[in-house]
Amino acid sequence: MSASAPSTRSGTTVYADVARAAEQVAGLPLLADLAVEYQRRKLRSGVIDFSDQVAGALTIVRAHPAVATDLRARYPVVLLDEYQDTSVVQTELLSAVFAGTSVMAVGDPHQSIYGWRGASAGNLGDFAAAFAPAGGSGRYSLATSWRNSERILDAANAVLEPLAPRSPVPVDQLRPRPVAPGGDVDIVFETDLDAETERVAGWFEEVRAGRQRRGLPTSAAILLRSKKHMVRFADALARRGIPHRILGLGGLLSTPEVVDVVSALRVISDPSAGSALLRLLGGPRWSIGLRDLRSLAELGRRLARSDVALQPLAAESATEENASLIDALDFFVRVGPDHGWLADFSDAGRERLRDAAATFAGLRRASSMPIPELVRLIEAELRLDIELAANESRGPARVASDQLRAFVDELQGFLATDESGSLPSLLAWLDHAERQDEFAPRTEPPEDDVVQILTIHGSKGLEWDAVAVGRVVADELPARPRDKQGWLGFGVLPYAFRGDARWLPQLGWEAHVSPTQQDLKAALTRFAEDNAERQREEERRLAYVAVTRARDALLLSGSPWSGTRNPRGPSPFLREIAIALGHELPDSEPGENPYNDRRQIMRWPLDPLGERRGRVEAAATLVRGAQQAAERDEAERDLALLLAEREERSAGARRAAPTRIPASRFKDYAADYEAAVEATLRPLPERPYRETRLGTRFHAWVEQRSGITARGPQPDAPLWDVDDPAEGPAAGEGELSRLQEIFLRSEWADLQPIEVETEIDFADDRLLGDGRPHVIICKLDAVYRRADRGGRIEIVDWKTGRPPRTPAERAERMLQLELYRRAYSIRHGIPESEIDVALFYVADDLVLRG
Ligand SMILES: Nc1ncnc2c1ncn2[C@@H]1O[C@H](COP(=O)(O)OP(=O)(O)OP(=O)(O)O)[C@@H](O)[C@H]1O
Repeated sequence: MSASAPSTRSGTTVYADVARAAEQVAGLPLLADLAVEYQRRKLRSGVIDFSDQVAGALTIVRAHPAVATDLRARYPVVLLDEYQDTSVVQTELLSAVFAGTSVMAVGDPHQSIYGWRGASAGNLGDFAAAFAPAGGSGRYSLATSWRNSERILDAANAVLEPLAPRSPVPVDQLRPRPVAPGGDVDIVFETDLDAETERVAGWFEEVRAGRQRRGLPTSAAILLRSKKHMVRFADALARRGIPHRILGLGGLLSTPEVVDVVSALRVISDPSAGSALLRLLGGPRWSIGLRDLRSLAELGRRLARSDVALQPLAAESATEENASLIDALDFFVRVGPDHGWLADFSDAGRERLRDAAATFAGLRRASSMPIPELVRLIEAELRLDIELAANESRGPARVASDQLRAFVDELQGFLATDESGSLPSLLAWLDHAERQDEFAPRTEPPEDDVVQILTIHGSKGLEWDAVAVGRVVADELPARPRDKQGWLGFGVLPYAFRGDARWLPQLGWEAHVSPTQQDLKAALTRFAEDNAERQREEERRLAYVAVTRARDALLLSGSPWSGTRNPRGPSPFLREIAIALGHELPDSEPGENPYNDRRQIMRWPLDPLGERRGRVEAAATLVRGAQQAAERDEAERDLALLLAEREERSAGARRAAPTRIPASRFKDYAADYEAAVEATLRPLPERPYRETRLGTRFHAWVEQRSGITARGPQPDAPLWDVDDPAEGPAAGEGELSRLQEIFLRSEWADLQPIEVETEIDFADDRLLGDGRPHVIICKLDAVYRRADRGGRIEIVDWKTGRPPRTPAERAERMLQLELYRRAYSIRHGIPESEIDVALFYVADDLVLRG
């Protein structure tokens, strides 16, 4: 294709639009050369990207018919799901292999939400031609919704209506299943984002309570068009103590504690990560003020102008470009506090910066640790664990630490697939994921009584009992069309070269279509409008996907003020649904921007306690009083142990068993001390995703059933500690319900525990005989007071793995329970002889008693 440049003859005025378009297209030859070079480089380095995989497979299948023959023999019947999301080249590959065999494609053109990256619902209309070229294909309609209650379907159909005439294949309106429940659809439009998130959290509280009264658990989700406000919704749930989880790295990476951890990782790994360092220095841990930060920057410049002996560098090699805040901070550990170059700092600032410098130096020494361990160390050093446990506005400790735990799970997922597992590769992946992750469908199953927070794109194919779709406001859902230029944007492949060209907007740029500049200008305007319309339709389909995720209860929420300069009115989708359901239309009159005033009273660095200061200080006074009253001996001993552990950690070396040992690991140290220490120093590759594990899900279910909240984790408990990492396969729904059935037949089914998932630690100097004091961490699954046994205490541990096979194994497992017995006895002053212990191997319906 060639586009001749507009005439530059004097006397001819080139329309601005036309000139701009020509300028963009003029870059294409250069970009084409770059693409060829990119291809060459990939070949030379022996790497391929995702599109190469599909294109390469197609090349192979076409060149070697035996490959297709083999695949057809192996898969005589094929089902292609989510067919509206396949790209043209994927369809070509699939039809090259399977055309003419038994193939069924299932898809819904109204759920096509990946058009912007080449997926094409148009494929649906061409299915028969691609897979049954000789004829003999049929079409079936799936118009009964077995998922949604009636009102929800009404809402879905209202959003869908304008799309129906333009569908590439005819689709019937969704019908409710026979005897479908009515269901609930609520619409709220609040004054601002804070009120909106509060209202959404309140709605979940009500829905959950209502269902609980009927004996039903509630799977739930908040779906958002973008990840921007996820944390605000999460915070509102936390304030009410509602368990929740942000799915996907994109959202997690904006959670404050995760940002802190990632900033620390950057500071450790990259000497130029000055802005990450600034965040941490200006944050609650060190609260360095502006003046001292300025002095730090000046110190960095001074160091850049000096050699290692702090003598001025020759003028030509002295460059301030390399000035680094991190080098400046390191200077604090190199020199004494009285060094002349530190004279500009305030006394308090100098002290805190020395502390920060020592902390980061320690972390850097520890940077060769496995990354999850390093994260744990950072969490302790920044005192995030304590903050999360103590900050009442984040909800109970357990809920508050959820996001950090979910983040560590994501890291484990990456580390399981990355060969090097190095810090720089992890950070590069995080940068990439932050941009990409928003759109990938999530694989986590819905969890009972947890509100998952995710993007609408991520919700594809999933369903929950209760769903709130947040931010249903103009310019958010639907998002404003991002790109009206189409292939006239810089670096975009002209549509004519794309496989899906015939379903994309056409630009009549050729001379025979648009002979005059006037014609071309009109064509450009039409093209821009077509591109915008295409995106608006996709937003509508996105809204449809969101609404149809709800089984029973649906809430649509919005508010005009969320920090933008101009208010945003209710989304057209919100209005259409309100009209269809006979709801009152939300009041679209925005009040005053409530965030205007708040902007003026910000001071930096922020008071980390903010509005909570009074309450926290009062609580601190109470704690201090209680500490003084407590037995001095004990307090001091615990403190000494913790300090000893901290010292060891910062020395970066651990030759002996750690001070704190989980009861479940105690047997390893008792059996082979050296080997267990060695294993701590060189941990094996990590276990797979935590949340999908059967054991975790079963424990959560039992806990939820008991109706009492767990007392863990303690502030300093490791976030991802599991009782028995080698235990349990990945969770399938079937396996989980089998375990639940067995539990419901067990002697504990009808008993009410007095404690669940509780952590008790006790200290002992002689347990391991290594001459060192140890704290044993005991995580008790459940404690009962057995009325049927004369009121004796019984501690039970639920096991989802296999039971012990040999007497030695049995003794090992019982040792853990002996430690629990001891812990409980010390904590509650009940003699050990009055406490029973039991292991329940649920899958085998086997009870072992100690
Ligand atoms: N014939 C049926 N009888 C009862 N329940 C059914 C039936 N078919 C499907 N369901 C239930 O209806 C719900 C939706 O089914 P499914 O997820 O297969 O739909 P889908 O068409 O893939 O949905 P979507 O594409 O919107 O994600 C599920 O809970 C499923 O168990």
